[in-house]
Amino acid sequence: MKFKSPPVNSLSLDFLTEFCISLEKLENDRACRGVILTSAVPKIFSSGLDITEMCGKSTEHYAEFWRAVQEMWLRLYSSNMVTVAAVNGSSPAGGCLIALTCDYRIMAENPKFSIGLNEAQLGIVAPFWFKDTFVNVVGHRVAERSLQLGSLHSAPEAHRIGLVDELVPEEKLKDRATAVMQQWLALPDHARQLTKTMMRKAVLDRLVAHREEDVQNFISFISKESIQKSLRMYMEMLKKKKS
Ligand SMILES: CCCC/C=C\CC(=O)SCCNC(=O)CCNC(=O)[C@H](O)C(C)(C)COP(=O)(O)OP(=O)(O)OC[C@H]1O[C@@H](n2cnc3c(N)ncnc32)[C@H](O)[C@@H]1OP(=O)(O)O
Repeated sequence: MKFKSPPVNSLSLDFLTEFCISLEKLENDRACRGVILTSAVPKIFSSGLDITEMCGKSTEHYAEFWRAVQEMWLRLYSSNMVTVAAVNGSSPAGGCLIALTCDYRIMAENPKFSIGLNEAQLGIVAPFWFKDTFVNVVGHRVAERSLQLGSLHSAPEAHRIGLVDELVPEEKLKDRATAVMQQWLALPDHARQLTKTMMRKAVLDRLVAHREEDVQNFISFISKESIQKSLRMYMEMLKKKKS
């Protein structure tokens, strides 16, 4: 599956809705046992949640948007398919979450590409299920330091801390992702799927049990004037950086 929403594959409500529909179709297709996620936009895997969806909108919009973010994560994290992220560009915040949610991550070894949960840099806080997913990949200590600092890690650093499983030259990313997929698909589906469920169930159950509370937390947090101001300033900073 190739993300193609220029300029930066930001995760808008439309993007998330289409992503979930595509995943559901693949999940229901018995002939499909695995999916490789990558980007058709040069140098960017995904720039994370679309900040404009979280700025100056109604409470109803925030609720709908956040449910779509939850739905994307629940579907991908619990997928019966083998999921491989072929990270061919930068991948901050929500983009990093997508990669973390897959079974295996391969990143192009370009030191200019960065990945991480940088929410703290925007003055916002990654919710518990982002944190849980991160901890499950890199361990508690690395996740705590990286989350508190809102670190964006260069590709080599992301590999060193275990955020990505391997680095390959960009031109070899597709072939390597295909080889990894073949390796994972060589196992009997039922054994792999049950093992995946066993490893991920507690974290998935936690969001399912607190889903509505999590939506309300998001709305009350994002609606604060101080948070809205931080997000507006961040967007301005992105625009200024260009000129
Ligand atoms: C309680 C809340 C919990 C929330 C949990 C998760 C939060 C998130 O995911 S928030 C999103 C965090 N994302 C980022 O911090 C990344 C921001 N973007 C960048 O750093 C750069 O844009 C990037 C490195 C991805 C690409 O750099 P460039 O190739 O140089 O592109 P530009 O910076 O010029 O961007 C082009 C264009 O896109 C707009 N943009 C970028 N990112 C986003 C985004 N996440 N949402 C909305 N819009 C985004 C950027 O402003 C530019 O717009 P124009 O100036 O109008 O062209």
